[in-house]
Amino acid sequence: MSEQYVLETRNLVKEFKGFVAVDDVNLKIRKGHIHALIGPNGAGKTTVFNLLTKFLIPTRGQILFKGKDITPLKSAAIARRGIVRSFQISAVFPHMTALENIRVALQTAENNSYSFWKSGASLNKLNQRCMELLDSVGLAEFANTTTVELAYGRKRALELATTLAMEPELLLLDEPTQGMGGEDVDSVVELVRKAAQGRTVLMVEHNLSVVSKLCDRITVLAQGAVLTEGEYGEVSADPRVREVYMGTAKDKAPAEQEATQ
Ligand SMILES: Nc1ncnc2c1ncn2[C@@H]1O[C@H](COP(=O)(O)OP(=O)(O)OP(=O)(O)O)[C@@H](O)[C@H]1O
Repeated sequence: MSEQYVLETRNLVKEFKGFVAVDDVNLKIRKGHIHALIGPNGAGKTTVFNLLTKFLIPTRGQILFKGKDITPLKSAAIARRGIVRSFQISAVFPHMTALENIRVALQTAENNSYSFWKSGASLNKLNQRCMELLDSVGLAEFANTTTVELAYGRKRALELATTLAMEPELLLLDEPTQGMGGEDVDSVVELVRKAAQGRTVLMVEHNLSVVSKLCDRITVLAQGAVLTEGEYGEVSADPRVREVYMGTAKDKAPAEQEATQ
């Protein structure tokens, strides 16, 4: 096992009543990389994410984090080890302010009750860290805004900040630009780039322009199995990749997406 891989899966399989949703998947995610998992609808991307975070139990195979077998661990233990997932699953409370949401996330990360922060000095420290996290996602001026009043893109930035409060070593991003248009997509690209500093990111993303801008390495899934892996240029030029993307509305083939951007 090489130290250069933060995460590896070995012959990972997930079957649902005999239907093979994830078929012998071997992933190798290099430390410090932004790695994309792409593929047409139903390829198995979400199922792989659910296996990695143990929302689902693998039928067979192994998951290794920094060389250690984490296959038997439960979700909470995996998060404590440093694998944290954001987006798609809303991690924010709509009727709290942005700052309060971050505070809850920090307290959860500390696995502690309010008592930990009870003294004046530690409360100040907590508030300072909240503001740093808000600032890191461009939300400092919205600290006292109720979350429900934030625009969609800002809610997602807040979600990312609550995830960063957990200090992930491996950040799993589930379709970070889903449901967004032009400007919001550009700001998410910048946010992810910033959030990726000093850590490793694995992301499922349908927008291939985003993938081309952000990702060091791409794994293409089709029908549950790895079709190919490589840098964006190699993968997007692969006729097999173009073929699996054909005929799906949501996932235009890489060349088509480029042409429309
Ligand atoms: N709980 C389940 N029970 C039965 N089949 C499932 C279950 N979850 C997923 N599947 C099937 O597994 C396959 C892979 O689904 P998955 O959601 O992982 O694909 P995906 O690549 O994330 O697709 P999308 O891009 O549309 O989100 C699909 O055929 C899906 O119907």
